[in-house]
Amino acid sequence: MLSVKNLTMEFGGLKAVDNFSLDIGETQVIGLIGPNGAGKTTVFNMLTGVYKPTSGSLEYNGNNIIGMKPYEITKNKIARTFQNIRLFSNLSVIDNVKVSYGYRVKYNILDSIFKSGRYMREENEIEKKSLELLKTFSLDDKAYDKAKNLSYGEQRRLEIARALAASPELLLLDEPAAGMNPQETIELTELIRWIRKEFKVSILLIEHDIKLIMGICDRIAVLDYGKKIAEGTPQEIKDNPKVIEAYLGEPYEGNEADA
Ligand SMILES: Nc1ncnc2c1ncn2[C@@H]1O[C@H](COP(=O)(O)OP(=O)(O)OP(=O)(O)O)[C@@H](O)[C@H]1O
Repeated sequence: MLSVKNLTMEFGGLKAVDNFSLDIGETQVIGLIGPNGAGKTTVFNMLTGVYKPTSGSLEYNGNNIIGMKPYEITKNKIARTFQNIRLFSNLSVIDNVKVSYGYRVKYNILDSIFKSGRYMREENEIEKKSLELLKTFSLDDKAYDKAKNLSYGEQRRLEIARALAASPELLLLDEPAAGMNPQETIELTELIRWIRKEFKVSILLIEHDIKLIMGICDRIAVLDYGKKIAEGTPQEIKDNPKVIEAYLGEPYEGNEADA
């Protein structure tokens, strides 16, 4: 589905990402981990058209996506969330989701100005679908509250719901557990498992919460100073001496099953 080859991003003299390669297949959950500043978010920014790579190739379902604008990438069914939540905080919860469905509407500007039958039908349909989606994220009772009035955990859930409204095949989650308490993190872990099953998406996940990553990923890629230093199953990663040295600090003793 996604094939990343020798991706490099230079800022001035700094190689933020250096010859990074990764393949993601259908409905896989892949973790991207590494110390602060290792280049993880820069990888996301290249995958989503925010940055144009200095070199390397990026193919999605066999098509080159380098040079595409972020909205074109979203139309190509890659959606993301951000490390720092980026909701429209003064819009209602449901409007945040409806904006994302907007990528797929068929009515044109005249339909919307004159509120044609087609416009009204599509609007009603989007409202219905948005409410259904919010229900699955237990946010339907807050649909008409302003997004900024949600709790932190709820805002993170809303960001994921909004990304899913764009109907992605590949979902990129940038530190979804950041700032969550342990209970919220457990619920998030379940939510990600459920999303994969229910929406049949592949997920690329940046996360510092090692327990979450180990418990949920099929494979994990480890970045250090922009270079991929390891890739493998959670078990392989936790036993890899390079990873232990660069990132984990000490061997991870947790049990995958209890994440
Ligand atoms: N737009 C930019 N201009 C210059 N340098 C940048 C830019 N974006 C990122 N960098 C640098 O690239 C390196 C990788 O940053 P990046 O944010 O991708 O790391 P990260 O692994 O996501 O870190 P964190 O875990 O802290 O979010 C850092 O040294 C960062 O300062």
